[in-house]
Amino acid sequence: MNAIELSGVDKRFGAVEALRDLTLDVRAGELTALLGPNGAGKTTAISLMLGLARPTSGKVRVLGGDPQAGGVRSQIGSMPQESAIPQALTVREAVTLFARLYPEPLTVDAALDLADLRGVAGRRAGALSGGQARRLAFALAVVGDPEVLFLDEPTTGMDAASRLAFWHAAEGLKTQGRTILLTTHYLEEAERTADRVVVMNAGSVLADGTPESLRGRVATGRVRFTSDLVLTELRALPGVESVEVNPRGHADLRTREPEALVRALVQSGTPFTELEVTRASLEDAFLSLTAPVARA
Ligand SMILES: Nc1ncnc2c1ncn2[C@@H]1O[C@H](COP(=O)(O)OP(=O)(O)OP(=O)(O)O)[C@@H](O)[C@H]1O
Repeated sequence: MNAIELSGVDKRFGAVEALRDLTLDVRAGELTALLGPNGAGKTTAISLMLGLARPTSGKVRVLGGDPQAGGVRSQIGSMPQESAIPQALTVREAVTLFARLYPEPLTVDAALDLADLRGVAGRRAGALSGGQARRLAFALAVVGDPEVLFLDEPTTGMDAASRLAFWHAAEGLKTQGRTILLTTHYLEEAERTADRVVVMNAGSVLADGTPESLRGRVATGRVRFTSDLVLTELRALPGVESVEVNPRGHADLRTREPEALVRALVQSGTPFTELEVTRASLEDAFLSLTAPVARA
């Protein structure tokens, strides 16, 4: 079942075409990461899903309805990139205020705990550190106990411990069956947490799949070692896509089959040293997917 459906969506701002024929489904109960370079259209797409703006053309459905309808809005929580929290309110007052906007909210203490904010509940929003302010934005997003949660670059400004606590909380919400749509520029976070990754560029979807399947679309491994093998011998190893070799015999090979390559190397009996095998990351896949279009 899909929690969110965008079909054939265009969004123009004057001469700027922020979204072009964007078709995108977000499955219920999954954590989907929406990735893309700056200006790809991620925030614009989310603002349509939140009902904050209307598409120029095309259809946007959230939980089967119009995101601007009250019944749908009460089931949505959002952590925007920049939230306009009244600076004079304390953390507890802000969370209490947001809880009143929802029909069946969590208790204020439960939301403070999820965002690890108990220790600063009495502090004014204006006096929070950058990372604490992000955590307050998270508490405001979850206090309504929403079915669908939008997290726009949630961990920007958080320190390592806050990030860890944040992902623990987000995974807990997913385990409860919530749908989470996330944008991030930290690709290792998406790789670790997302069930599905959607890569956008220039207003449309460029690639869509599990982190594993996207990694599989680029040469999936790098094998480095030092030996007496010459270029033609290195190229003949299994699955080799590119070879760089320096005068001291240190070879750097990209291959789709790193295991088969290492096996063949060992079986050949050629002495080698300094063996190093690394897998392509989601970041490698992302850069390879977005680079040609970004340069166009
Ligand atoms: N209100 C607006 N008026 C004019 N242009 C806009 C407006 N909002 C967004 N745009 C343009 O639409 C395009 C998509 O912007 P958007 O903010 O959705 O990208 P993004 O993928 O979220 O980028 P980032 O990673 O930098 O947050 C950009 O070219 C941006 O300048």
